[in-house]
Amino acid sequence: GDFKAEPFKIKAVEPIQLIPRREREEAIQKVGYNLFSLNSDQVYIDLLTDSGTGAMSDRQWAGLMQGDESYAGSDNYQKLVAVVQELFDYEYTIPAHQGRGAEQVLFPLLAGKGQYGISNMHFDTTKAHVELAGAKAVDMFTENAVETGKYHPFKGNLDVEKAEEFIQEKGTEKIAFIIMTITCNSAGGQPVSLENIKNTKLLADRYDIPLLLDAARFAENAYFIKQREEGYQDKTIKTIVKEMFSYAEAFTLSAKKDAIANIGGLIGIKDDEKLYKRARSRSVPLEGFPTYGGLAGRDMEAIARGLREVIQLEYLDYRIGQVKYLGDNLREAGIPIQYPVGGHAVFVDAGKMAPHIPHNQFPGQALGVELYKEAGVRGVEVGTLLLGRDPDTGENLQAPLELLRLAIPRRVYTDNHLDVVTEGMKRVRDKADQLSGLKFTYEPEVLRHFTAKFEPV
Ligand SMILES: Cc1ncc(COP(=O)(O)O)c(/C=N/[C@@H](Cc2ccccc2)C(=O)O)c1O
Repeated sequence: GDFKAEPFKIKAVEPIQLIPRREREEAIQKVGYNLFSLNSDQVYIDLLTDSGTGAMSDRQWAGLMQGDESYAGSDNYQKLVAVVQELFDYEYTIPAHQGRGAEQVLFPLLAGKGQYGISNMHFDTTKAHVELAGAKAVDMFTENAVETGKYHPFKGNLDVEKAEEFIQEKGTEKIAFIIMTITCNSAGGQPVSLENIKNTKLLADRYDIPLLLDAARFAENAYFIKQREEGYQDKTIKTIVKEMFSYAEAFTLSAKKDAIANIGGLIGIKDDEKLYKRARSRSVPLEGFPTYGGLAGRDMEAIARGLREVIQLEYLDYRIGQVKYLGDNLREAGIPIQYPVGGHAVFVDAGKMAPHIPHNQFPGQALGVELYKEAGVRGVEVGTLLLGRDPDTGENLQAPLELLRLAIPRRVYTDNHLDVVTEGMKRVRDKADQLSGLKFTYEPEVLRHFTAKFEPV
């Protein structure tokens, strides 16, 4: 339409507050400079994650009252199966408690010791589950992903040539699967084009390798295809989504993102009944039972309804328009970001903003701590800290980009809140060259960024 206002009006609100600067400085120091360790009431504007933090609609809330808590065969489960069939044209659905729940059930059925998982970019928890299955996660992003200041419509693409060389080098029996992360979180929530998905499918078929989707932000990916890919401008989001999923044979999906639910995950299997039965039986010890997957019936209802809401064009126009609003304002202020912005967050190029901080002193984390001190805004590092260590050598892996992610929860904040973020980032920029890096005082063994402790270098 010709107006830009939110496609909703607000019915319930939750008070937020900005605690005094002194208290913010004490709080972050007390928790060892790990933003995850702050209490929510110490945070003014929380951009830690878009995962599970969205606002549900009144229809989703109404659905909670129709939770069928039958242990087996819940009506909400049937609704979930029906939505997956309708939107993705996948026969089988197994719910899980969240994305990681889906990964822990599916991946060990496809990947094993000494094998490789290939992806455009595995996000942290997906990489962890490929490794827990005994395999090695290998990222095959394109050069466009690392040139943050340079425009490219599909920075999330997989480098098909690079992947083919790798497959030939290792031999196809060593490749467990190719998993396409849509959108590509670690590259900056960047989309993958349908052409790239098709070419990846051709590669997978040539070597008889399963192609999976990590579909956490599938609707945002579809939106960018509609906006930017030749021949898709006049297609509906629903049509684009169906085509995207048609090239894969299974997906894992965190419902905490593009199902706009507070918890939940899904395994979708297109038509491989044998794989479905194996995953279904594995879900019993790991996720409880195949018709509830670690969730209450009411949660499955919220997910079923959210999946329908997220593909509405008015919603996506607003949602991605808001991310672009923040990105444009930061760029105008001369703050380097991954450009163009992704679908769920603005990723500040911390490596560019604080070039004096080496990658292993975590510039993204240093900027994130400063932004919290300046404005009570909580972001998250997506760089060397998040990437972790090489499972074989134990060496710190250097990330291709050192980013500070400012993730925008769905339907939660207004542009006024984002203006505070821009102002806070300007103050951080003005003192960026005085910032020091951080070093561990405590480093956990796996997914270290969630619970690590630091001190300034
Ligand atoms: C592409 C993709 N695939 C799978 C999952 C796992 O899904 P789940 O197990 O979390 O449901 C995720 C989770 N992404 C969260 C994780 C996170 C990171 C930092 C702070 C808080 C949370 C995020 O990006 O924010 C994902 O992005």
